[in-house]
Amino acid sequence: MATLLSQGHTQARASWRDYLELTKPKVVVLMLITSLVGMFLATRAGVPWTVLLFGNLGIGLCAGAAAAVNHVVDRRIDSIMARTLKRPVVNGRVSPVAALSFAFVLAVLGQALLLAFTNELTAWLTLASLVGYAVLYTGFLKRATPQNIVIGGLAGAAPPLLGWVAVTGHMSAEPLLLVLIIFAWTPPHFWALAIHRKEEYAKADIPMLPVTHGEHYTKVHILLYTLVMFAVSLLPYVIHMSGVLYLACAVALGARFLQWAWVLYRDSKPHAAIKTFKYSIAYLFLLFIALLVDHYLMLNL
Ligand code: HEM
Ligand SMILES: CC(C)=CCC/C(C)=C/CC/C(C)=C/COP(=O)(O)OP(=O)(O)O
Repeated sequence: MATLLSQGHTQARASWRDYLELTKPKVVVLMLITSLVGMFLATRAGVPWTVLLFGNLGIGLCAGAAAAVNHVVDRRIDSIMARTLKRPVVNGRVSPVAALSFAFVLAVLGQALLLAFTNELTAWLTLASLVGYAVLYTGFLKRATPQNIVIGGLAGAAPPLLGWVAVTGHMSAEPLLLVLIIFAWTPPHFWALAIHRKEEYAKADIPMLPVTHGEHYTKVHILLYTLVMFAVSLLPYVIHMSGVLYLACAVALGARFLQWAWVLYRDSKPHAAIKTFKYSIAYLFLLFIALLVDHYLMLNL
């Protein structure tokens, strides 16, 4: 039934909420916070308001476009998993053609804004992230290998670099460090959820790590990636990009993440997997806020 509906049998008229859902708005908002911080950290002077507004809008529209393509390409898988069963393309409220047209409009608008208000490098890097997530991860990696999210994670980790380059016009070590933090954060973020939803991924025949290698193996890797993430998160202080306030926050937030990864590994609390996943989101948000606050404190010292 779900497949029938997704092939164009519209169940009810789509509302703007269905189109908003296609863009994975909560994920994109957190990405925009990281790109915003990338922008602010790129300069000691103020960020031009045009770059702040239209740069982030451009990045957000392109990320939303990639998410909408994901909804179309994954509609069969999404119809099998309880978590994604009610998505607008699965339940037929938005047809695949309408969703793809929507994605196309968002991507063109986003690229136009980036070209008009930032620079060519930002537009190219954002396009590469869009293709990386919508085509490489969604079209191939997700179904091909349990390392899917490690490789595909690069696209989602890009926003701080996009923000930085939007301001400066060139790449440098500092934003790549921010990308590296998110890159190392992605496996614990996602595999914790994948443990919680293991049966659903198995039912949909998606080779996520807990399905192919078991829960224990996944928990060991969550712990290892969290350790790497913890170490990488200290580097902004080590290279004098951030100060003591950031260091204190990175240590405290990272220690808590390690604690969750340990609890998950030892299975010592109920619902540890979903709680670790939820904490991962709070962690990334707070870490980037710490980077920002620290940046302005250092400037005013
Ligand atoms: C390849 C990389 C990534 C994968 C595979 C992934 C996977 C997921 C999945 C499957 C969910 C859905 C959870 C649910 O609906 O219950 C989710 C939620 C979320 N992800 Fe990620 N994620 C990735 C990267 C990122 C990045 C880079 C960010 C932000 C910088 C992010 C932020 C979020 C947020 C905020 C949520 C919660 C959304 C909500 O509550 O609706 N994710 N992630
Ligand atoms: C231009 C730019 C910055 C692009 C980034 C695009 C983007 C929105 C990446 C999101 C990462 C994410 C939520 C992956 C989960 O996909 P999934 O298919 O495994 O999860 P699902 O089952 O919830 O659909």
